[in-house]
Amino acid sequence: MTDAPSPAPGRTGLRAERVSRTAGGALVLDGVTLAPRPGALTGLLGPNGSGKSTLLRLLAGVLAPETGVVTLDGDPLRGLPRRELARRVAVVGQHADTQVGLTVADAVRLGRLPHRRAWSPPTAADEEAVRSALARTGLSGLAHRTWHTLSGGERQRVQLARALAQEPRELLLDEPTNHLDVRHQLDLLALVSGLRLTCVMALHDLNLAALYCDHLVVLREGRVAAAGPVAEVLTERLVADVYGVRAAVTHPAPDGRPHVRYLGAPAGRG
Ligand SMILES: Nc1ncnc2c1ncn2[C@@H]1O[C@H](COP(=O)(O)OP(=O)(O)OP(=O)(O)O)[C@@H](O)[C@H]1O
Repeated sequence: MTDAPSPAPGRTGLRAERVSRTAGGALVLDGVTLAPRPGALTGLLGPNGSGKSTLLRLLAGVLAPETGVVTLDGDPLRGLPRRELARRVAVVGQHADTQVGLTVADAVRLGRLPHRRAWSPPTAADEEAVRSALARTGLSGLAHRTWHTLSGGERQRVQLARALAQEPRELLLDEPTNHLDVRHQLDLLALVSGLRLTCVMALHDLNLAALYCDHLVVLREGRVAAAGPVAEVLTERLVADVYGVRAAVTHPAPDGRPHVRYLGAPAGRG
């Protein structure tokens, strides 16, 4: 939650510049620019359907923008070899992938694939990355369990462990606290915010975003409604305008970060 270091020259990281994308014949992202600060945690907020997942998929190179460009250190993603992209950018999705027959340790080992040479066995460095990822996500005790025996929250943590084992510089997370109990939500967000990676995380909980993110980008109907430091973005006006919800935003001690109390009654739009 401290200020991130300045990027090394030429290492601008991942950026989306004026990207647009249609889905099902409708424009779902409309000229969005997102330049996450290297080493910091950027929270991506916005109502259901505002385009958060679509933007994350563009940043991950899973979808291509129809106009605009996504770049990694200045190079357009579409020109980068998949393997190079996979070494740099890890994704924790909203829905855990099906990894039915695998143990937890094997599922986390998948994160090492972009680093391994074809047909060669895992190196000591690979195994250390897996061990460390399991430990940091509190999964060491479940390493030999099979995927299909895990709870939803445990699966979500395996997803994060796989992403950490990948040792990326950029980490994209789509509602990673889904399925997690409150303790595990806090643990996950503390872990992610302490990684010092460039993280972009879609999140619905405004108070958790306020506690853990360095910057916020708020989408509304496929456009950026607000972007900047948390305290500047998360205001009563913003909550009313973007979500149509009346709220009181205070800045309690000890850290003065915004706290949103929903007042329930829908606000009039406009
Ligand atoms: N394949 C598709 N076909 C039609 N519409 C789509 C498709 N994919 C996404 N959309 C639409 O694009 C819009 C943006 O979707 P997206 O999943 O990016 O939103 P989101 O902000 O992540 O939403 P949520 O908070 O509900 O997860 C939504 O209206 C969605 O219905």
